[in-house]
Amino acid sequence: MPQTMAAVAGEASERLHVDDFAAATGSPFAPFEDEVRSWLPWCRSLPKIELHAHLNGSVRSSTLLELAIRLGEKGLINFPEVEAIILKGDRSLAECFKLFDLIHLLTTDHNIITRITKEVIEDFASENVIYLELRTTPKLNPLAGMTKRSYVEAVLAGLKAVETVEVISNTSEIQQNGLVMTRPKESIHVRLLLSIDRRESTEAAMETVQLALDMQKFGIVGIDLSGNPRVGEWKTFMPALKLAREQGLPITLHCGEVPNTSEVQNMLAFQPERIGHACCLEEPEWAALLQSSIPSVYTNQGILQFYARMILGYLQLIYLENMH
Ligand SMILES: CNc1ncnc2c1ncn2[C@@H]1O[C@H](COP(=O)(O)O)[C@@H](O)[C@H]1O
Repeated sequence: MPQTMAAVAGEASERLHVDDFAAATGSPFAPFEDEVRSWLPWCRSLPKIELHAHLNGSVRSSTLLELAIRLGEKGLINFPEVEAIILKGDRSLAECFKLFDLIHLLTTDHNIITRITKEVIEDFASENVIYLELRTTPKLNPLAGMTKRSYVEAVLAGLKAVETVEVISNTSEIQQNGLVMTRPKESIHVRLLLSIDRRESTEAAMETVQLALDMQKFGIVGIDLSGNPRVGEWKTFMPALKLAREQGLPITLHCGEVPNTSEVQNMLAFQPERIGHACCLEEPEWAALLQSSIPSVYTNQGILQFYARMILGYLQLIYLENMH
């Protein structure tokens, strides 16, 4: 029996989803390249909702290469080695986290954070994403005079710097009108979440939640727990997540990205507003998830995210049309 794309996607659960399937040559998706390529114009034209984008995980390769060339010229990195890592198409989960560390070396100052934010939003808008939840981990970099707060301010400056579309990011709009989805043409709704990295201590996680609370008025709408799923323990982040919950900040958790039954159980019991990934859940945890009201965003199994985005995009379109 021929392998279906869904089966291939399942087998590829330890691999990062690639936006451009053409780039997946050599991956399990390669046999379907022509089929997928033929769908792309249609997929691009659909209005879409992106609920799971990481800022530094969405940087243009061309920007990364440009930044790497600069560091290479200063003798701070070996450019050919870094270039090969950036351009590699199909990555294991471990390789993804090595890449993130590398990206973080390249995106260290305020201007670069502002630039990548602007570019990421413009890129999503160019693919007709009309609602984007963008998350990022506030970072300290004393060498660049960067505090967690100034990092977030640089991200907010990126929202203002967007040129190709109108960015709608005022949270009061949601509070006043419920789920407001009216939008001028050529615009994108952007909501920002602050991420706690699983490498962080309880104190650092608390600091991120406090920052999110302080910056709610500037458009921060929630807290995300992400980072290498093989690092860190649930109990480390609990105090910060509880604080966020007590203060009414919505929470999304990366959950079950690798097998870890006790953590998945703890996360589901916490009843976050959303979970992401959920690709390594045992039957009882699946049953618990399905019985709960927690919406899930599947991202490790790229194909599921692909379908989910399309379906949501359709619903969104119908909703928009009915509003007018
Ligand atoms: C592959 N699946 C994933 N699982 C878990 N965490 C992920 C992730 N993809 C990205 N991140 C998290 O997002 C950071 C990069 O964006 P920011 O620096 O925050 O903007 C990564 O360092 C990691 O902590």
